[in-house]
Amino acid sequence: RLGLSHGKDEDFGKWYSEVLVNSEMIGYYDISGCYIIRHWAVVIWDIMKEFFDKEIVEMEVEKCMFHLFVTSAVLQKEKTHIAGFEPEVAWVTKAGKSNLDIDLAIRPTGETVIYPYFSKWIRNHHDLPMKVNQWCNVVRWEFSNPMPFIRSREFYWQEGHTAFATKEEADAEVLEILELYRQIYEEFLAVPVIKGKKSELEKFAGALYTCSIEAFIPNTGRGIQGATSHCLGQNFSAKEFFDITFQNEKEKKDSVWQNSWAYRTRTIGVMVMVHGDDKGLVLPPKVASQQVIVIPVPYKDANTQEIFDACAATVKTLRKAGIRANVDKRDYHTPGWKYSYWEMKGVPLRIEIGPKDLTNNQVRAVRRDNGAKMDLSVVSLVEQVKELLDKIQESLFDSAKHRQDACIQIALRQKKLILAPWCDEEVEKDVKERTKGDTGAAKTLCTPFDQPKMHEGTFYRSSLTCTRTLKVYVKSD
Ligand SMILES: O=C1CCCN[C@@H]1CCCn1cnc2cc(F)c(Cl)cc2c1=O
Ligand SMILES: [Mg+2]
Repeated sequence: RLGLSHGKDEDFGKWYSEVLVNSEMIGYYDISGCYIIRHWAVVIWDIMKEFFDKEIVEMEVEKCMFHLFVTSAVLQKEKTHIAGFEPEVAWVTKAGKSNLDIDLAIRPTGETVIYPYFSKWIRNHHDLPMKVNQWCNVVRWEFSNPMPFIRSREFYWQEGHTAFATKEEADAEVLEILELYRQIYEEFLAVPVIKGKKSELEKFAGALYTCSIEAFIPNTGRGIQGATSHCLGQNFSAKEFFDITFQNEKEKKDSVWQNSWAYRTRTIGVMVMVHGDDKGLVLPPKVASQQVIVIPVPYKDANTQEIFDACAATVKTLRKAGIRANVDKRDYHTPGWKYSYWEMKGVPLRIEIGPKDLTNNQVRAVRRDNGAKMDLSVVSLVEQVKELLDKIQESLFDSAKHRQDACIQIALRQKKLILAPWCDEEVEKDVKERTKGDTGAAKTLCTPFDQPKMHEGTFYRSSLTCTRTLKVYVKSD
């Protein structure tokens, strides 16, 4: 049976997992938090990887494949930075029936695996900058509720680790990589993102500062971290940590300045959540494994062979022009069934060819994003299809941007009375501090006696716990 049993706005969680299964992107496994990533999603990952890998190769980032395991001793080396992460570390303690003489952690991230070698390989400034990247899987045994792509116990990512002689070089690279992440989201996945710098509390503890791109999921009204680019400063290269030093030009010994940056398969989940609808997946053409699906629509026995030939010729022409096209000639499904099937798979453009189309030397095109139908002349088919695919890519981004902007409340200086969850004095002071100035500061007035019901699942995405009371802020101009 095709079709979803949950609407996107009716039960988002169930809708999401059903779309992933019905569009054949994910297979469920019998280990909680572990998923099978299937062809339809791997192709998306590969298209993004091809772009990103080419860009970092041009930045002279070298490739590497470090080992999966790390000893407890080495893991403990950065115990200050990984404080709080211990519960997530998965361990190998046995091989066959016998215990290992030392337990081995499965890498949750690459720092402790890679940096001992940075320390060995970097001797003087000729060895700098040293930049490596690996495409790999990592394991973090998270306990919060797992969700395919968004939060899984094993995930795939790229992790870049770089070392420079100066802070300036590191600072520059942090932003260069952040721009690539923006392109991944906005130009490939058609998902708008906000670039920014994390607060001291939200950043990675081991970083000097963390920059990130944040996406927005309209259905949950929550932000989600899309990718991170950290400047580690000299936190990891310091003597008491990994002791990564180099002899600079003045023969003085100095610690290197490091960055680390990553994006992961979570990107795919964000794209599904933002663009999907009640018919299933909606793929942005740039990352669609199939951009066009051609469906033969024979009518009774009217020139069926001619129709199949026309479909084959259409696919050939489109492929020759670099468009990823296919024909669904399965004779054990009706055209109507095929329409729903490929809509569920999220193919951006469907082309139908029936007897009438043959006579008029045209094809019927249907857009997946808005359902618009139009007849395209066979003569200039490639140009029209290319134009349509670009228009679909653009309108997916625009509609997501519009939804996101509509949810951003610039709450201050709008002569507004703001009812916000209460954090604590520190935040209260901070808000007052940051909004003081000519057009008046926002200050808390009171905790209203009649408390509005905090709707289910609302919680403050802040690092500070919030009490239930609300304070009313007022604009004072
Ligand atoms: O985000 C990135 C970019 C790519 C390389 N890594 C950094 C920081 C990763 C933070 N982080 C994140 N999660 C972790 C989980 C763990 F179990 C342990 Cl031991 C450590 C960490 C941890 O350091
Ligand atoms: Mg985590």
